[in-house]
Amino acid sequence: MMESRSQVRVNVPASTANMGPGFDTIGMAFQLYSSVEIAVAETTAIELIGPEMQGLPADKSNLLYEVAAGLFREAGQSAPELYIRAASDAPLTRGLGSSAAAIAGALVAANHLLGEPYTRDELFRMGTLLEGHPDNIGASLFGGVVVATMPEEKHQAIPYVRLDPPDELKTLAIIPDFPLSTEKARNVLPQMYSKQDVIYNVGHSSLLVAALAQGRLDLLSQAMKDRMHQPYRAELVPGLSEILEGAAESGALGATLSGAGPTILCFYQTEEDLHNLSGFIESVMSKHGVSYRAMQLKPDKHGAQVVFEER
Ligand SMILES: Nc1ncnc2c1ncn2[C@@H]1O[C@H](COP(=O)(O)OP(=O)(O)OP(=O)(O)O)[C@@H](O)[C@H]1O
Ligand SMILES: N[C@@H](CCO)C(=O)O
Repeated sequence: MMESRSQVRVNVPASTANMGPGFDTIGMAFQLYSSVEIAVAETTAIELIGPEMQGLPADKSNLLYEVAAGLFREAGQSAPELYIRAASDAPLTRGLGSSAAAIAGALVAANHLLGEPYTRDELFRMGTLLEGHPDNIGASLFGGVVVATMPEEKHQAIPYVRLDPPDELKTLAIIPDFPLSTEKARNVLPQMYSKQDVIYNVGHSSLLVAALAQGRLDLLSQAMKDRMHQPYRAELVPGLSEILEGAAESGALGATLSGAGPTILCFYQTEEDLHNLSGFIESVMSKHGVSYRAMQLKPDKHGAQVVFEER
């Protein structure tokens, strides 16, 4: 059995990325969690709990092991044998940042076992290099809304600003019953964009950040419009175009594809809006024959948290 030199458990929030125009730049964390428990052991063993984790490898090719062992090596130690136990309330490959949550959780847990040699900002840089973009990783590590971009050089810190999301912002997540890998959803994007589309997205993304910072929920519907990825990803997500076009009329403050999809988010304020939106979503999705589940989500403001440790 495992040698219990030390162990730690970390809870990590799921997240959305882009929020429309802020492609690879804006992330927001939700009160929907995955957990990872890691202990140094004599032999590596990986326990994956619950239906969301089915099909993931339970050996050293598991993302959690690779990331945690990588941090040990980065800290100058040999790759350890690890006992890992992982569970997730958030679905995988649905656009709710599961890979970023896994990376963030493994980094925070391994860093804790190592005696905290790295700051959260340093873990953010490492996680971003692993994930390729900082949006979901930032939200999972810090909670709230994180606006970030890639640094010029790999060794540089990730430039970011964290905002508290407006308290009144509620989210209806429509999670289709099919997976869509980020890789597939990135492959449909064009290599080049027109000047008009670039100006359009810079304007909307800037407006969105300012609106979130000042709690201007009245601006979200306009500010969340995008020409960079959603129009191209619509072919992969039945119903997306209609929901983006019609959600505001049914009470949404704004609507967006979550990350690389296929989850679609509608932001709202009142129970009446939720009721109207739910009916609208059901009519669109049933027209397309897409089965889905709907979840009401609240923003997480804390990010990845160590919830248990034993030394
Ligand atoms: N807890 C976990 N343990 C190991 N691997 C995981 C875990 N969570 C996610 N992954 C890996 O990440 C993959 C999903 O990543 P992907 O980027 O395609 O989707 P996502 O992160 O859920 O969505 P998005 O990036 O669009 O928000 C899974 O197929 C799996 O390989
Ligand atoms: N910003 C990323 C999020 C998915 O990891 C994308 O939309 O492709």
